[in-house]
Amino acid sequence: MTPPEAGTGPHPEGEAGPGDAPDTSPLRTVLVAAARLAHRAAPATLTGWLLLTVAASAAPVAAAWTLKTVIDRLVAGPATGSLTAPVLLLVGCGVAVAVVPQFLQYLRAQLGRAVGLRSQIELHAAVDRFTGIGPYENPRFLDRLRMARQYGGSAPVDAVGSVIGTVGALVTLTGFLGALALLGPWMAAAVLASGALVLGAEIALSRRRAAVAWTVGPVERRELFYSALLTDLRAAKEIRLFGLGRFLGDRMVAERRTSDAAKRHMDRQELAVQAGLALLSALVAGAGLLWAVSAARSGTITVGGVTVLVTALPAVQAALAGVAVEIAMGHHALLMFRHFLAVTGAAPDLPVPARPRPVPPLRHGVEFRDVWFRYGADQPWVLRGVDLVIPAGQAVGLVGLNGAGKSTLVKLLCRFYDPTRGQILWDGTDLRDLCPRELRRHLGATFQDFMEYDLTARENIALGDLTALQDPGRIEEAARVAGIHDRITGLPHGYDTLLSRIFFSEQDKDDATTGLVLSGGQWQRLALARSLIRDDADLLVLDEPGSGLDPEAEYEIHRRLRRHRAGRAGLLVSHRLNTLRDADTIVVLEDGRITERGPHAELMRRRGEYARLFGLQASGYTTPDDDTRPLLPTGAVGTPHGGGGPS
Ligand SMILES: Nc1ncnc2c1ncn2[C@@H]1O[C@H](COP(=O)(O)OP(=O)(O)OP(=O)(O)O)[C@@H](O)[C@H]1O
Repeated sequence: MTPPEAGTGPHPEGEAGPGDAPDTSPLRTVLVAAARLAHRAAPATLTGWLLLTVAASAAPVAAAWTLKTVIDRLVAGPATGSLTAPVLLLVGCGVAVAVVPQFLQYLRAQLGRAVGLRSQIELHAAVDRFTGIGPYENPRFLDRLRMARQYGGSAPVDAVGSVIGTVGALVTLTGFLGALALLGPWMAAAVLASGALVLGAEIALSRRRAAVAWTVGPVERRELFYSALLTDLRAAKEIRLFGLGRFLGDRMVAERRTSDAAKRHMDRQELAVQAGLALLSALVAGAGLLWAVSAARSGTITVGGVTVLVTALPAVQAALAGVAVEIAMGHHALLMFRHFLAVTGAAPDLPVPARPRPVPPLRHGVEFRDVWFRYGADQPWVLRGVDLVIPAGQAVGLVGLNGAGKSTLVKLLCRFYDPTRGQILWDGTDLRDLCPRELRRHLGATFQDFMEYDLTARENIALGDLTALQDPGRIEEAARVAGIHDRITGLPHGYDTLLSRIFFSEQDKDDATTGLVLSGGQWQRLALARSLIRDDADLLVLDEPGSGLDPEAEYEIHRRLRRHRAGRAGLLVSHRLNTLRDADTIVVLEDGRITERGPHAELMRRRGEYARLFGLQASGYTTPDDDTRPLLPTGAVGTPHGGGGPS
C-alpha cells in the first residue's frame, strides 16, 4: 500500500494551524476589540474613568489662567476687580488636581480586575472550543497562548488607558499650547516640533519592544521549563539520583542570560533615545525661559504672562511627552493584545459540521477504514492503512511494540485528531459528521498518561461524569470495579479525603490528613474508576489500564472489567498479553500496519508475531523448574495457560 499524497483535515498538511496566522489585523481593529472587551467587562467604570480624566486634565489649565488673573490683579491694584472668585476657583482647581488622580487610580485598578477576569473567561472558552489536542503540540501556538494569558487582561486596559490618557493630555496640551501661541508663537512651534520627534521615537521603540518580546518567547519558555523541572516533585528523584541539579540549573541560567541580553540591548537603545529626547526638551524649555524673562523686562508680556509661560512651557512638554508615551504604550499593548485575539478568534482545529448528526447508541460497531495518519507533513507515517472493526458488544485487544501506533489509534478513536486519510465510522457515520462532545459522552477511556487531580477522592472519580457528584452509589460502584473502594474508605475522611500536597485553604494547614498522596497504582485505579463512572458508555477504551498494578491486582481488575464490559464494545491496549487473551479479537499493530488479527488461540496456532511476543513474555516469568500453582490464581498475569499457550 502506498502512502497518500496529502492531508484532508481543516488545516491541510503544511499549512498553519489554529492561532498560527501572522499578526496582520490593523491596529484600529485591535483597538476596537480592546475597547469592546473593556466595555463588556465594566461599562460604568470605563465611562467614569474617561470623564474624570478629562476633568483632571482641564484643571491645571484652568489653574494657570486663574493664577495669571490673580497675579495681574495683584500687580495692577484693587481697582482691577475682586480676587475672591479667582482665588476660590484656584483652590477648587488645586483640590481637583490633588484628589482626582486617587479616584483615577482606583477606577483603573477596578477596570483592570474586571477586564482580567473577563479575558480569562473568554480565553478559556476559546481554548475549550478546540476539538482536538493538536494545538497543544504546536510550540508556536503555545507561545501565543502564553502571551495571550500574560497580556489578555492588562493589554486592553493599557490600550484603552492610553486612549483616555491621550485625550486627557490633549485637553491639557490644547489649553497650554493656546497660551504659548498667544504669548510666544515661535516657542509653541519649537515645542510642537520636539514633541513630534518624541512621538515618532516612542512608537519606533514600542515596535521594537514588541518584536523583542516575541523573539525571546521561546527562550523564556525553555527557561520556565528548566525552572519548573528543578522544583517538580516527580523530577526530584531522578535529579538527585543522577546529580542533574547543576546541569539543569546551568541550562536555566543560560536561557535567562540569553533573554536578559536581548532585553538589556533593548533597554540600552531605549536609554540612548530617551536621554537624547530629554536633553532636547530641556534645551527648548531653557531657551523659552530666557526669552520670557527678557520679554517681561522689555514689557512685551506682563508678570502674569511670565507665570503662565513658566507653567505652560513644562506643562506642554510634559503633555506632549505624555501623549507620546501613552501612544507608545497603547501601541505596544495593541501589538500584545493581537495574541489574545489570535487565540480567541482562532479557526477550529478540526472541522465540526454546523449541524452535526446525533450520536446514537452503538449498534453495529466502530470501523477504521483505510486510516492513514501522521502528526505533520514533515513527520513519518504513524498509521498506514489501518482497517479495523470494533464490533458492538465485543472486545478488541491491541498489541504492538513501543511506537507501533497503539496510543495514536486511541487518540483518533476519541477524535483528538482526524485521520490524515481514510475514515473512522460510528455505525457507518464518519466521526467528522458527529458532535465531538456528544461522541465523547458515549466513550469511557483511561489513558496511559492519566491525570492525578489535587481534589478529593470523590471528585477524582466523579470528574468522569459530573452528574455522579450527587450520587455516592455510582461513585462507589466505579471504585469497586476499579478495586480502590476499600483503600478510599480507609482514608481519614473516606471519599472526602483531599488527595493533594497543595493546601487549598488556611485551615488545611492544621489538618494532619491534608496532603495525603496515593501510590502510583492506586492513582491508576482512581483514573480507571473515573472512566468506568460512565456506566452508559457504549465504547470502553483502556490504554494500559493495569501497567502500574501488581499482578494480583491486575488479574482481579481484569476479571471485574470483563463483567463491566459485558454488552459494550471495548478496545484494550496492553503490553501484558495475558490480560488480553480472552478478548474476542486480538490485533497486532506493527509499524502502523495491522499484521495479524484473530482470537488468542488462533494467533497462537499461527505462530506469528503475537505468539512470539506471548512466548517471550511467558518464558520471562517461568523456568522449567518453576511451580507457580500455589502462588497465583489461575489466569493471572505471567502464568499463561490453556490451549495455544507457549510450549
Ligand atoms: N504528538 C506527537 N507528535 C509527533 N509524533 C508523535 C506524537 N505522539 C506520538 N508520536 C509518534 O508516533 C509514533 C507512535 O506513537 P504511539 O504513542 O502511538 O505508540 P504506541 O504504540 O502507543 O507506543 P507505546 O507502546 O510506547 O505506548 C511514535 O513513533 C511516536 O514518536
